[in-house]
Amino acid sequence: MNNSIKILTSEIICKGWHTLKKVTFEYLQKDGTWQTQTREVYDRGNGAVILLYNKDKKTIILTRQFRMPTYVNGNSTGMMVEACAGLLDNDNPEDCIKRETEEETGYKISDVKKIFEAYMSPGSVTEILYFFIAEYSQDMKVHEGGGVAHEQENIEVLEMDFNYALNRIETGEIKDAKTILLLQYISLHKIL
Ligand SMILES: Nc1nc2c(ncn2[C@@H]2O[C@H](COP(=O)(O)OP(=O)(O)O[C@H]3O[C@H](CO)[C@@H](O)[C@H](O)[C@@H]3O)[C@@H](O)[C@H]2O)c(=O)[nH]1
Ligand SMILES: [Mg+2]
Repeated sequence: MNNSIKILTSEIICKGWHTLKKVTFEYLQKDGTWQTQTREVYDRGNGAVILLYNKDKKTIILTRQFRMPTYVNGNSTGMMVEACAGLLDNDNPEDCIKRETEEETGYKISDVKKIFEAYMSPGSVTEILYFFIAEYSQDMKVHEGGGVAHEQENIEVLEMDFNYALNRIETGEIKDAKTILLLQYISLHKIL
């Protein structure tokens, strides 16, 4: 609750796959006067993301998939290397990330560790993202992964040397914020 904010109206301006709203509100300024402002707010739900790592091999599991919003903004192939992630739908973050891990990577995991949560684009997108890490091993592989066919996900699963992946941030080949945060967390905490 913020007593300096009074929401006046919240109007849906586009209801497509997700919802774009226009929120009009009053904002109490330092001089005591109220100023009316309007902000567009894109609500696509919340999400969860995970970095799978293997201590013996010093490897991690990433995915590669086409992301249209990047294609229309300078990513010439539209392909993105990302940690496995998904939208919560009606699940809690932990159940969501276990389900997404199995769907997208083919690994069935039971122990995950939540490390933090973050708003990914707070000026325009409501989404909060829950971050997890988990160890993986070959015996947890139950299928090839790739995502759900009817959702047209076409996800490629990559097993990558951790130091190689860290270096891909510097070269610009890994450009996804959630993935960069996770790789840096593993490095900072000397997990691999
Ligand atoms: N038809 C259609 N499908 C869509 C649309 N927008 C998204 N989808 C599809 O809906 C599915 C959602 O898959 P998830 O695995 O649940 O989500 P995600 O897209 O991987 O989300 C993750 O990455 C996002 C981008 O970094 C994150 O924003 C999100 O929190 C999460 O981490 C994907 O197949 C995606 O292509 C749309 O406008 N139309
Ligand atoms: Mg996904």
